[in-house]
Amino acid sequence: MGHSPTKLAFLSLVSLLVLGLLTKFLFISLNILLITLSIAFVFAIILFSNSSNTPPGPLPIPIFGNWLQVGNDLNHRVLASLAQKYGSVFRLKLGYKNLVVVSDVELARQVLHAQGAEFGSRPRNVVFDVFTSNGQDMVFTIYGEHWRKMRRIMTQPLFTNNVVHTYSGMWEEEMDLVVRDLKNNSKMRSEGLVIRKPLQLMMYNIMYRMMFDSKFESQDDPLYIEATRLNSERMRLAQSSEYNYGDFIPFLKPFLRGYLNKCKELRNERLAFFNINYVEKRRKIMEANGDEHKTSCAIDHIINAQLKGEISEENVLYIIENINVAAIQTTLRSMEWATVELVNHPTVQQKIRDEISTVLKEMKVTPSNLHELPYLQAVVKETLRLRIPVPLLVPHMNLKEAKLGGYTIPKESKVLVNVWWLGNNPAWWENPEEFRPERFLQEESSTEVTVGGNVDFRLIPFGVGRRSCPGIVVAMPILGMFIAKLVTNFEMKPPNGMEKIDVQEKGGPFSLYIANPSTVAFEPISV
Ligand code: HEM
Repeated sequence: MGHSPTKLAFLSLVSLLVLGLLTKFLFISLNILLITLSIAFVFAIILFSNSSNTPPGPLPIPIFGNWLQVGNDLNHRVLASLAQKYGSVFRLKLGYKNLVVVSDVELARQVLHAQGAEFGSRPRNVVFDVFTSNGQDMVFTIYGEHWRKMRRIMTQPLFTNNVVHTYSGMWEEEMDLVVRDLKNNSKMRSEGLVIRKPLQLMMYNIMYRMMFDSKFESQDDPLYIEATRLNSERMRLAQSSEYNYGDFIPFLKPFLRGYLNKCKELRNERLAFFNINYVEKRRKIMEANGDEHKTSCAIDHIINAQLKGEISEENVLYIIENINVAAIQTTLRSMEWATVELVNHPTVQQKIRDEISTVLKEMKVTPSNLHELPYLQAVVKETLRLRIPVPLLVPHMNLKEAKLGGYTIPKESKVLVNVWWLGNNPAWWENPEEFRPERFLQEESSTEVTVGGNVDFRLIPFGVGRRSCPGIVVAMPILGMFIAKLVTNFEMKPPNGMEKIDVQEKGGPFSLYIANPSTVAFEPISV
């Protein structure tokens, strides 16, 4: 079928006209779209930027904030270098969330002490909501009545000098078992062993004996294997950056369903493990003894508080969960760092030995004579300064809008205090990268590690004030006794063929630990 030239010309003209109109329409629509997007973008930037006098920081983009710029690994060193660029208080937007980072002594004093109540809450996220059943615990609950009650109930059985007095003999027993095992194995003298393993069992036993009057027989004890598996899986799931997208960008949260279900299953399994193996057993013992029952471990006190109606059964389990998270790994990491620094500094080992033998003669180191050993204490402080186990503290949060350093801190901001930088900033410390305990007998002789009173905010490994670590009461003497025990029994060395132990660190959101588990050789000292 053919078309006449007139018809063809007419059709072409119509097509051209339609095409022209369509292009124009598309062009106008595209322009409108571009203009709308630009306006939205400018508005978003104005909205996200410093219109309300929030602390300085990189310019955020809509939806993602600064997340794509700064990435997931916001460890203490990354945050210290951002502080050098943006100042001692700066803000990052992570999706819709505000993160405020504090890196100077005066501002740390404001957050932790002067405005301790305003900044005394904890932020949670989608995963921590699951692991704490929305704040049924103490460590991650907001600042308020529930927190106060939980902290009061935990204090008497766990965080007093009386506790130290009651349990220091048991701590020593557990330390002696490690010494005995190290001495009995001649391989330790040359090949050495991965020190984390026996120390972890020792710390578990110290804490489980304090909590439940119960201990694990060995690293092969099935209950020990299960406890460590559940705790490390909890740590892995909670501290992973895998779930950031659903936490920072609310409309992506539905995609986290699988991850959150895994967390729920683990939480239930873990709480059931504590309940069946420990709490129920203690309840039975308490019931059997009736009025004659002598409270012999922390959980008895806590069950009593529950029986009086002060807290729920669920709260009891969360107290146990908190101690598992807060007490064991922190102290263990400090022990491991201390051991490694001592191996790499044999003269420090010798100085501790000399001090102990001069001051105490034949007597043993105990919590009550530690104050007579300033050099040993300096070693503990130097370990906690250079190798601070919780370099950003546990995150703080302001429930309401607050002021800090002249800036407005939006309500419910996550506030991190970079205590690693406070203890390692070359402007405030002489050669901070050196492990030199002597600094605490020389230029830093008045600096103590404390959580209240006359605090030097450059050295606050346990935080300060309301949310500071109540475990300092037990952690400090345990560390002192542990170091004394090792150096008085062994000369600690790198394994054969090595000059020094690798001190490369790995920093996560909650912890700073030694990247490659250290192998240490132990040469017994003949007395
Ligand atoms: C070297 C060992 C330890 C270090 C470095 C350490 C450090 C810390 C830090 C930095 C905080 C948060 C402070 C803040 O956010 O301002 C904290 C909180 C806490 N620590 Fe420790 N800790 C250690 C050992 C322990 C031990 C042995 C226990 C228990 C026996 C314990 C129980 C707690 C609890 C329950 C909290 C939460 C306090 C609250 O939120 O009110 N810690 N710890």
